[in-house]
Amino acid sequence: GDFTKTTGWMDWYTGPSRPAFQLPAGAVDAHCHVFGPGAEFPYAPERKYTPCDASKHELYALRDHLGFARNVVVQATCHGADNRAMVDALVHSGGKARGVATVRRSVTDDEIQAMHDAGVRGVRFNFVKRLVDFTPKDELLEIASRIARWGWHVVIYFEAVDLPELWDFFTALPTTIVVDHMGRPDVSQPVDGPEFELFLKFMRQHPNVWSKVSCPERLSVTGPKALDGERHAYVDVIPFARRVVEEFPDRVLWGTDWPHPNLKDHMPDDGLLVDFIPHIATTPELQQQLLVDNPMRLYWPEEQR
Ligand SMILES: O=C(O)/C=C(\C=C(/O)C(=O)O)C(=O)O
Repeated sequence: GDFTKTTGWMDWYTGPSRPAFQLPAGAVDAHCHVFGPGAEFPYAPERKYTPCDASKHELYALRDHLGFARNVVVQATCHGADNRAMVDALVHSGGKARGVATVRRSVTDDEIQAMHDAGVRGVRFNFVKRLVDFTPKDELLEIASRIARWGWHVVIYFEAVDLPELWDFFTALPTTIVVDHMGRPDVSQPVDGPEFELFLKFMRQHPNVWSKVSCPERLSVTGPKALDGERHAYVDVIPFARRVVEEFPDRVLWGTDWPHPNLKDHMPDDGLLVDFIPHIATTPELQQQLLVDNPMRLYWPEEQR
């Protein structure tokens, strides 16, 4: 719409296709966002981008259209530490959504408890410089120690080049850690090259570290290249995501990342993103772990069979 003219970002894809891949029963979209609506939930003054509105109603309609049963709604930087839009989405999900919040050291125990009661189960620490300003590590460690009392985990979003300098901080975190989008590897490098080897070492040496194998559209250099005639195959991302799924099958999650903020050159069809899953989780057992067992164990442990 005319929105893209104002900020240069693209609106999310209207009219996504229905996936050819049949999601397993109870599948969880473990990384998605709600944005505003800005009139009801204003965007944070300190934000580094202004997204188009993307409501809980549209998120849950997409969930049903794609065949997911549940969502994990992740606080995005455009809302800063104002978690109201995300919490509103949880309380209107009928128990089918959990959340990950952004908090500052000033957050009170009552505020954490209220978010827990709404379905929040983690906090997010963002280190991507184009998205956030620097937060002192002592503040983040203090937050991580506090939220551990509620059994929450820490979601981290960083770029692969920054992993060496963040290594000591990450390995000191006292909680389960979930890495967004495999730590954004440079997929033009060899999958067995030093950069990705460091990320795999991070997961190998620290069994509390999980990873989302999502966002091929953000990582791909080749773009949505056709693979056997399929669009959105992002062939250069497949070796990286497969490696993580096959080496750590019980510590991986997947998400659409709808509504896909900050994409400039193409907007993925969410139905085709779902069809990418069998390329990275190549057996029904791996798909069950990635899409159902792992997210249920982390976000709905009380419902574990
Ligand atoms: O949605 C994502 O996970 C990726 C991005 C944005 C955010 O996570 C955010 O603003 O919180 C990005 O790479 O721009």
